[in-house]
Amino acid sequence: MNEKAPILELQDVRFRWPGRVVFEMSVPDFSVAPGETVLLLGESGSGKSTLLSLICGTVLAQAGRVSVAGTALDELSGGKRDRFRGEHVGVVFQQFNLLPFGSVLENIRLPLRFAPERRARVADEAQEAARLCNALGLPEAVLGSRAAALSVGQQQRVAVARALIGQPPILLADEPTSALDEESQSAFLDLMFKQVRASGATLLMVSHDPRLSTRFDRVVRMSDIAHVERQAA
Ligand SMILES: Nc1ncnc2c1ncn2[C@@H]1O[C@H](COP(=O)(O)OP(=O)(O)OP(=O)(O)O)[C@@H](O)[C@H]1O
Repeated sequence: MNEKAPILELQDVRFRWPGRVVFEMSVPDFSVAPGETVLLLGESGSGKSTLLSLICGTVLAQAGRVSVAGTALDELSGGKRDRFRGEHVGVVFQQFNLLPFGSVLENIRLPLRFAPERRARVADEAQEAARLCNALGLPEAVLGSRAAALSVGQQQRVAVARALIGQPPILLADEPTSALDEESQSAFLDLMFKQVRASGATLLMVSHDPRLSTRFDRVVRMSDIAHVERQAA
């Protein structure tokens, strides 16, 4: 960790999913420095995606503090939190969350619609979408295709291009290479890291695959930062 103030910080956080099987997670102290690349490892069900949801502000902790770029998320209203996320965080969801009937170009441009500062960093949206496609190994010709018409591996690349457009300072990625074979996984990570390093973004990536560790500044295991309890409700 360097000396700069953390860009992501969780302190004394407690979060509980309600349901048939209650899942409760506590995170006493976890932070990420600006520009750091961190791999978050953990077995299935250990709460990795839940932790990313807390950092996104799509769910709120019942106790403790989640700060992103110096802002405590619980101090923002729901609408402000959504706009704040749009400006500061690019997210690659595990299920991609693409608009299936939208074109690839529409999908990649989508976050800019709700984030004026991010939009201001892009001179020409179509040109930047094409550049990202190229950089991520997608043929430019797919820009006009419906997202649902693409292969799963291609959709994953579109999801990453959408997260990167407008250079958000934070990139959260939930298993972004799960749909790729080992060879394309490696090439794809090379490209993603190149983009992240070029923009100076902070990357927090979730995986269950320890073989990816060497690429990151720091590797964190869920069991090192979080205590999890599961019980029948
Ligand atoms: N939307 C939800 N509603 C209720 N409970 C949920 C929800 N999402 C996750 N959970 C609970 O949280 C637990 C942890 O899930 P989470 O997806 O965070 O783990 P994970 O480490 O990301 O797993 P995986 O590697 O399989 O994606 C689940 O077992 C489930 O009980």
